[in-house]
Amino acid sequence: MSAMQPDQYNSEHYNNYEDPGSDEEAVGDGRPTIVIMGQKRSGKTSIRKVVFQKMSPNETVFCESTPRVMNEPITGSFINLQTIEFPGQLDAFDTAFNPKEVFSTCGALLFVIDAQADLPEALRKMSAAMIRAYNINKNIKFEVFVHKVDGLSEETRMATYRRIFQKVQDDLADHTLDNIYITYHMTSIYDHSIFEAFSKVIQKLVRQLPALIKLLDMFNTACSVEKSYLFDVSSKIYVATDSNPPDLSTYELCCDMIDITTDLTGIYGNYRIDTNAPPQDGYNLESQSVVRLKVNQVLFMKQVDKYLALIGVMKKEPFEKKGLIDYNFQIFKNGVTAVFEIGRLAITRH
Ligand SMILES: Nc1nc2c(ncn2[C@@H]2O[C@H](COP(=O)(O)OP(=O)(O)OP(=O)(O)O)[C@@H](O)[C@H]2O)c(=O)[nH]1
Repeated sequence: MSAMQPDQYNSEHYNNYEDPGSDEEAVGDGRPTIVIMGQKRSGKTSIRKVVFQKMSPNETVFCESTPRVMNEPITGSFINLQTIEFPGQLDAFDTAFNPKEVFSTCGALLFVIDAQADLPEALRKMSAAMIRAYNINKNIKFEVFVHKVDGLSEETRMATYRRIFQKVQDDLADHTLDNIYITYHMTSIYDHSIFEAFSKVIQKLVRQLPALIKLLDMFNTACSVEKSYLFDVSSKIYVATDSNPPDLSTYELCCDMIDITTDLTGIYGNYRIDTNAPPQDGYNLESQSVVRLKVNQVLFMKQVDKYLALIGVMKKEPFEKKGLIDYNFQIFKNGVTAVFEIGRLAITRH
């Protein structure tokens, strides 16, 4: 373990990075946009509600079919973007919806495919939509959620994925567009996969990602941390993780820790971290939680700002050097603040 140099995190190193809100992909009110498309009942509304509105997955069975285009900014969260959901029965390229404007300002096009339903019609529409969107804006990130995989065996999941991948590649090749890069995610609202997939979609829209990864790597090295994540606490989306290989079980542990902390805070604390209320007795911006695992590991969570928290996993022995960890964390926090220019928040709470 070692101490980091404060000037390692000088904002001058990172001033090439812009806030996502001032991204050139930003629209209207300045937020990057994710357009969500897919067949009727494929799960679009459920995904939005589970990830951004804390709806329990079981409650989504009562979601009514969406009758119109839903344009929703994400609030009470670090993530400053909006989602536009096109219900399955509507054609997003109908001139009435001004597709040129929608797709020229779209950061990511997210297509939800119900892996438990009939695929051919859904795939035909998806390829057609991707081609049309690409012709409007070549910078769109194309993301496919192969959704509702909870009901499928591992073998069926892989077979479904291969079928989807092959069909889309063939369709794109027919239009000599096989250079379009598409990312596929296996998702379900009944486990953490939906949060992980959404995290990866959002990370592609965060310009500061390389700087954040570097900050996390430096913090890990200085404190002997094995894996660390920068989480948007209210949505459980991780804005960045270090450059070590991703590990789903660690990510799930982190999500559980957020659930426990926010639940306890909601019940016993005066301060809810997803509101604009000033910090009070129960929970504040200096709050932290620590879980000592059965194995020789410690899981810790430290608040970076009103919305962001650092969660890390490390061995028990180096965790005893609290002074050094606190020192390095403060420098890390300053670095993140510099990257996002959120210093004002930190000042007002003193
Ligand atoms: N098994 C399973 N069911 C899901 C999942 N996600 C959504 N559902 C169910 O799928 C059904 C349809 O979900 P919606 O979110 O309403 O679908 P939608 O795509 O918004 O539908 P439209 O508004 O008609 O376009 C609901 O009963 C959900 O509970 C999932 O991951 N697994």
